[in-house]
Amino acid sequence: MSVIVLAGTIGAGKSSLTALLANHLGSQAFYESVEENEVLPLFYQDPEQYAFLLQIYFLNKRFAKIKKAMQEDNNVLDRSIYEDSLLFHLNADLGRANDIEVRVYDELLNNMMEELPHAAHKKHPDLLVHIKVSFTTMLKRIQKRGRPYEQLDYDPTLYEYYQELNKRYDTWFANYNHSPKIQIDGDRSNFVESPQAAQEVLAIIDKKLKEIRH
Ligand SMILES: Nc1ncnc2c1ncn2[C@@H]1O[C@H](COP(=O)(O)OP(=O)(O)OP(=O)(O)O)[C@@H](O)[C@H]1O
Ligand SMILES: Nc1nc(=O)c2ncn([C@H]3C[C@H](O)[C@@H](CO)O3)c2[nH]1
Repeated sequence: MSVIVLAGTIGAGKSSLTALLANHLGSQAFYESVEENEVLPLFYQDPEQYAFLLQIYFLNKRFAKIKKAMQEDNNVLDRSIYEDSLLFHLNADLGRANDIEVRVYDELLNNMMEELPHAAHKKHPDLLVHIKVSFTTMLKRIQKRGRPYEQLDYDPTLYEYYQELNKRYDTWFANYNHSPKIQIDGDRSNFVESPQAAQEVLAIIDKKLKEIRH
């Protein structure tokens, strides 16, 4: 019985692999709050105004899902809480959050993380699966999925935002040490359209889970 968390940049394939993996393991999938997220479109319209509010929104939703997923102890989570901080600090570095907002957010996140062992059975997931994609693939997938406010023709400055985010993910994954981790090549493996690729990815994850349990 394990809690597995999917990580990766925007459009990397986290939701797709979450569904596949939860189905394979017979466990429950916990998706990121996107469709019902009333702040997300506002953020893309006016990031300076809404970066902080969006972050609080995600933190609140994510924490509620983690508590539930970790209590049940056999679940798959679409995106980790550790990536929220990466996204927020990128926005702060772009001048979309001031120093006070950064301090309040960092302290709130730390405070909430300290509560996890009480609120749930464990503090960290059993395995983090990072889907690594190149910047070119990231752009293609964002276009393929087609959320209007994420498109480059909606806001051309998103090009630099996505490029920097994709770059920061490499360092983030290299430094991640809260649990065992594994990387999937999302450029080469089309686990969405190819059943064979899906089986291969699932076999890699199964093997890693076996390793962890022994
Ligand atoms: N390995 C893949 N091969 C081909 N297409 C893929 C692959 N992974 C995802 N896709 C497609 O790319 C798009 C984005 O995938 P998905 O929604 O799973 O990404 P995500 O990481 O959950 O994104 P976000 O963080 O923005 O919610 C979808 O249209 C999906 O079908
Ligand atoms: N700014 C910001 N901070 C977050 O913690 C965060 N988490 C997700 N997202 C955005 C990325 C996709 O558009 C969409 C779906 O992942 O939501 C975030 N944006």
